[in-house]
Amino acid sequence: MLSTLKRFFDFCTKEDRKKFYLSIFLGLLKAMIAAMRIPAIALILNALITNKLSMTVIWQVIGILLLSLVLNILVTLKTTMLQTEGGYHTCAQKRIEIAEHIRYLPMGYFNQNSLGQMTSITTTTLESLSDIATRVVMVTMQGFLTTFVITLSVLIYDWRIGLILIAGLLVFLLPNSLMRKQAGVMTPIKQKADTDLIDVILKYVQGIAEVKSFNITKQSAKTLSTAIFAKRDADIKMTLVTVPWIAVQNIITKLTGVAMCGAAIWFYLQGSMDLLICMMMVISAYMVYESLDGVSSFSSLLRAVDLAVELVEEIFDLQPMNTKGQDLQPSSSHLELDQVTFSYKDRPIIKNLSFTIPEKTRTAIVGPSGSGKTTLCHLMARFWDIDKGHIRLDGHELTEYSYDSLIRNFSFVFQNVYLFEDTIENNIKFGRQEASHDQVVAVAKKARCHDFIMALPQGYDTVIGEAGASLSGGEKQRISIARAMMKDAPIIILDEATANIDPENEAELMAAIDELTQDKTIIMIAHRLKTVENADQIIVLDKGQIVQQGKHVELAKQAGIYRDFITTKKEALSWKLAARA
Ligand SMILES: Nc1ncnc2c1ncn2[C@@H]1O[C@H](COP(=O)(O)OP(=O)(O)OP(=O)(O)O)[C@@H](O)[C@H]1O
Repeated sequence: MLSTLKRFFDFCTKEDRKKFYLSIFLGLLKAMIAAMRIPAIALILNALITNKLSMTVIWQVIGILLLSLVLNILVTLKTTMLQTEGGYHTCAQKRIEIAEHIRYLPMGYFNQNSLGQMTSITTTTLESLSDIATRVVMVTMQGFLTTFVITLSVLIYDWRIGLILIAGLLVFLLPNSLMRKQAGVMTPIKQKADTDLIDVILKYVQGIAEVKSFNITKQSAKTLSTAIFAKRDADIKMTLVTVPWIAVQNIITKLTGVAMCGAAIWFYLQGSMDLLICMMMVISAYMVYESLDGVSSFSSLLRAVDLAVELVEEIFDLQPMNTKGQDLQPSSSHLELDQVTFSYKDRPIIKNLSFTIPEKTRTAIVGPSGSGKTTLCHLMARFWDIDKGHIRLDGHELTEYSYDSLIRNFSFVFQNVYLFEDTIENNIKFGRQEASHDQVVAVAKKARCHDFIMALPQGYDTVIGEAGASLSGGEKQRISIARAMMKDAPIIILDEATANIDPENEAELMAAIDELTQDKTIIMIAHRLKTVENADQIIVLDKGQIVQQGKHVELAKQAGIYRDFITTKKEALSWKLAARA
């Protein structure tokens, strides 16, 4: 138990730890205040028995009980406030730290499983830590503190009853550790069930369009209901595992109380104990099991606190990419790849690849699906660290840059645009937080967004529906172009849209891209014939290697992947034209 408490306090921020320590101190005070009731009750009982009940005694007792009540209320209020503030503040802080920490993790962490896990930890786990854990830790601590104070006073008044109480406490702790062990086995199963359920729900909601269109509702519902029932079973088992032990502990506390009362009465009858002390022992016996009952029902949850802290710490243990670089300001956006090799786990994707991208030129990357085009673009902005070789920006290795100073140089326009559930203005300003409204409007005009934004009910203040659902694909793309323009980075990495967009949208999109890419270094995964024809260099990838490299005119003459690519594009273009005619 002590290790759990220590772990929890180490986990809290320094400022909150102070709050918890203060609340423990106040807990000790509260236990002493509670113990004030023992002499007060004994005083009045003694007066009754000895027939010496007077108004003075009554007022003395009322005074002690009132003082104990008022102090108890005040101390409880203060401790509750300290614990609540400490709990919620720690969790808010941890959420911010997690958000910051994951920025520096390699992209490999962000697969589907990590989404469920991350959501579960930042929501449910931290929520339970801020709320339940704080209470569990504090109630358990309070229970033990009160028991400690009572045991100490019992020992002072009569060591024999004190020893009975200590023996009872030792027996009480035995099932406590067994219960925590069994709960400890169930806790990871319950945590996994929580994470799985969140994961399945996220996938279900994210993929609802596919679920509907492929009519696989029942199949998805089956996965969902399996996760729901697994969580139900884990919750029930978790509770059932602790119930018998809590009952055993309740019996032990009650038996200890009975033994204390029996022994006190026996000593009194034998003449080795005063009636007053005997009555105080009886009252103490009652107070001990009152305070221990709280401990037994809450201490089974201590393992959950332990595991919750462990889960959050696991995120912080994830090794960020080497971020020891310096804040460098490159004077040119010249990129150089030198014998770059990269694998996803053990699967080689990019093999010994070298080429340069001079500043303010257009490089088109083409190649069959799965040849490594996206991976290559990600490597250039250090989304992943390479296994071998060098990537240099303005002559410096990417690893020489601090992550922030490196990423300042890149803007991305991906095919799958992610817009935040926020106003259109804020989505565009995501590229430069301090931009003014006029600057937002200016880039929106250049990115051909202004007209459709103004047609929306709240214009720039329109909140985009979840995952940008209220905008068309072309509109979302153009917002992402405006966002990239706002950032105004010297290197643009662009994954050209392959989707069949209508001619009007296509023209708007191309105009927006032309505005974005003026005077920049462009690296694009090209799908359109016109784009590759205009590129300064074309890199043709196949199975992670460069198989052709050069300008359109040279490559078009050679047999190979590039010529096949342009033939396919020309055919597609002629079908499109025929369809329009
Ligand atoms: N995060 C990842 N983890 C493991 N393997 C991955 C990951 N991302 C991509 N891959 C694999 O790496 C290979 C190259 O993928 P990549 O997306 O770079 O190819 P691409 O040429 O851009 O494909 P496409 O044209 O279809 O988008 C593929 O086989 C893909 O399955």
